[in-house]
Parts: sequence; C-alpha cells; structure tokens
Amino acid sequence: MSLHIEAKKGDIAESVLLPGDPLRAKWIAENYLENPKCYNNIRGMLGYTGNYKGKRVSVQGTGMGIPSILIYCTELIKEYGVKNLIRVGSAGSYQPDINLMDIILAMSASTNSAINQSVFPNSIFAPTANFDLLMKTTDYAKAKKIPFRAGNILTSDKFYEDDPDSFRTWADHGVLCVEMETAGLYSVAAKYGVKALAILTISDSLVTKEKITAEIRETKLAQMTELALNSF
Ligand SMILES: O=P(O)(O)O[C@H]1O[C@H](CO)[C@@H](O)[C@H]1O
Ligand SMILES: O=c1cc[nH]c(=O)[nH]1
Repeated sequence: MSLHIEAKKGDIAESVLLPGDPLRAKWIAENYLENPKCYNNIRGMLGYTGNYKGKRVSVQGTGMGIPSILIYCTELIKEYGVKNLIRVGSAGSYQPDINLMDIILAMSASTNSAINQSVFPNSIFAPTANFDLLMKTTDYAKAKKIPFRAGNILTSDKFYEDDPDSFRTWADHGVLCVEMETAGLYSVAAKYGVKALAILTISDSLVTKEKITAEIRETKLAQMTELALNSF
C-alpha cells in the first residue's frame, strides 16, 4: 500500500492506462477488461486490474493537473513497479482542422508549468513520448484505419485563461491541443526510465468553441481506449 493507492504489491499490472477522470477508469475496466478487480478507492481515485486479449493491464484515475498525476505515477512506478504508463485524456483543439472526437498522439508536451525548472536551472527539458509505445500505437491505428494526428501539445497549469486568445501563439507554432498532465507524465517517466505515451481525444475546440458532453467524456471514448490497450 502506498499513500494514495491501497493496492497490495502485485495487484497492479506492468502496463497502466491513466485517465484523469476516475469514472472513465471504471468505464474502461467494466467495458474492456476481463475479470476487472478494483484495487483503489482512496479519494475515489478508482483503479482496476484485469485482462485484455490475454495481457494483464490496469487502469488508474489520476485526477486533474500535473501535481495530481505526479502523485499517482510516482507511486505506480516506485511502489508497484509499473513500466508502461499510457494516459487516455481529453484535450481542447488549438487548430481549425482538428475537430471534436479527433485522436491526438502527443509526441512531445510543451508546458507553462515550472516543474522542471528546479531540476534543470537556466535550461528547458523537453518532455517526450516513448518511441516504442508511439510506434506500436501508430502501427495499430494504421492497420485498423483509425485516423490520428501526432505532434506537439501544450500541458497547461490553467484550464481557464484570462485571455481567451492566448492560445494563438501556441497554435501558430503548430501545437495541436491543450490538456493538463502530459508534460508531468513524460518527465516522471524519463526520471525513472520507464515508458510513457499520451493518447488524447478532442473534447472541445478553442477555435470554434464547440464541446462534447461530460457523459461522452466519461463513457464514449472507445477509439482512444482501443489504441491505448494495443500500445504496449
Ligand atoms: O479528461 P482528462 O484526462 O481529465 O484530461 C483533461 O480534462 C481535464 C480538464 O477538464 C484535465 O485533466 C485535462 O487534462
Ligand atoms: O485541459 C483541457 C482539457 C480539455 N479541453 C481544454 O480546453 N483544456
């Protein structure tokens, strides 16, 4: 048992899917895993382990923002020996040709967070996806004809910006979308020498202001889940 996860050693698989929303974790476990067992309910941050096509896999809610995902990933890696961490998250589109429900693979995560500044004073660390997980996911997506975009994303410390147009500088530099955890995930994975990838579904657009419902975010993200389960 760790501070925020009440699982016993061995209860958690080497590969873990990481939705921000714990109810998305429950939905994935109930709809995709054989014999799912709930191993965590501390703070309602649900975690499950089961089987998918003969592979043992876990799914763990992380909460919102870098501080929260760092707590869960650090404990998963250090206390439970997790080796593959695959975020399955929602994101806001920064580009006019990226639409609701599109799938984004985060090759890298720019950030306005200061988490790495104390580690690399006067320098900027580039949080990057693991190449093996990324290649396996793109191979699977192409074989199954699941469309995706891959590129740089922004991990932001703020969901609500004072200036609604502040995203345009990122957009002008080709950044695809915004979310709130991936730069933390890629940084902690790099520190401990494990593999990480973020697979995202566009839930809203900062360009057109459209959005999907909370119910769809919790329970209808099938393509992203299928890609994540076939990424390792
Ligand atoms: O859908 P999840 O995985 O929570 O991801 C996105 O949604 C939350 C904001 O609504 C942030 O956590 C952001 O990263
Ligand atoms: O962090 C996020 C997640 C989804 N949509 C956004 O606009 N921001």
